[in-house]
Amino acid sequence: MSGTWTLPDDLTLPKLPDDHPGAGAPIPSHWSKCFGCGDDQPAGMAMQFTFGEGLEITGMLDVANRYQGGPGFIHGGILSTAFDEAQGMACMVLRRPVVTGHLQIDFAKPIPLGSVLELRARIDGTVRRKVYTSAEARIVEGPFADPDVVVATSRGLFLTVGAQHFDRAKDFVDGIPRSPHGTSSV
Ligand SMILES: CCCCC/C=C\C/C=C\C/C=C\C/C=C\CCCC(=O)SCCNC(=O)CCNC(=O)[C@H](O)C(C)(C)COP(=O)(O)OP(=O)(O)OC[C@H]1O[C@@H](n2cnc3c(N)ncnc32)[C@H](O)[C@@H]1OP(=O)(O)O
Repeated sequence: MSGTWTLPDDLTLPKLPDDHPGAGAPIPSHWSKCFGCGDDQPAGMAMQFTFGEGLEITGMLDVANRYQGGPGFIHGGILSTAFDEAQGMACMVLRRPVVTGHLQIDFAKPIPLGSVLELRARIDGTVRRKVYTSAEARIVEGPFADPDVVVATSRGLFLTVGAQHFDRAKDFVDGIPRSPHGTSSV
């Protein structure tokens, strides 16, 4: 990582829940309409997640043609979304909703379309409502596949929130059909 990121001294590590299903168990989508992981989101990324050892989780992303930025390569915003989703999913063990407060990505290597990306993400520790997370991505299938090469890294601060955080937008989950830009219901 080349970015600046300092973990606080008073971090505590959360305890795994007693009923944690163990490494390899699938992690359900946190919301069916989520762009990152929802199965009721046709335009979404359909990322799949499994629990790992301890506080780590693994996410998989197929780099589809529609995720293109520069010719033949993934768009940086899509990769950022994948990290956001993976690091958010790593917070699942807290059993409380979280939202992203801050996310920073290092794009270390170009990632071609057709890659299968593996993202490993974890909680590094918590301070009050703040959840410090990190993740790395590797290409595990596709033209540039090499499981020993980290192609991008991410650090992120998530905040636990109450259900009321989402209540304000609950009427908009299917968009606003009369959006002046005609896009919000898609
Ligand atoms: C997508 C929704 C997920 C819904 C899930 C529901 C249940 C599922 C359960 C678990 C989740 C599982 C998976 C999630 C998967 C994917 C996640 C995608 C997540 C997203 O994609 S989500 C969209 C983008 N996200 C937002 O839309 C947030 C907009 N934003 C706000 O809503 C507020 O901004 C908020 C709530 C972040 C904070 O507001 P607030 O009023 O609650 O807290 P406050 O400001 O008092 O800060 C308290 C302490 O955090 C420090 N702090 C705050 N922000 C900081 C920053 N940026 N940098 C450094 N420190 C920061 C302060 O310095 C203070 O620190 P200290 O305690 O030391 O004083």
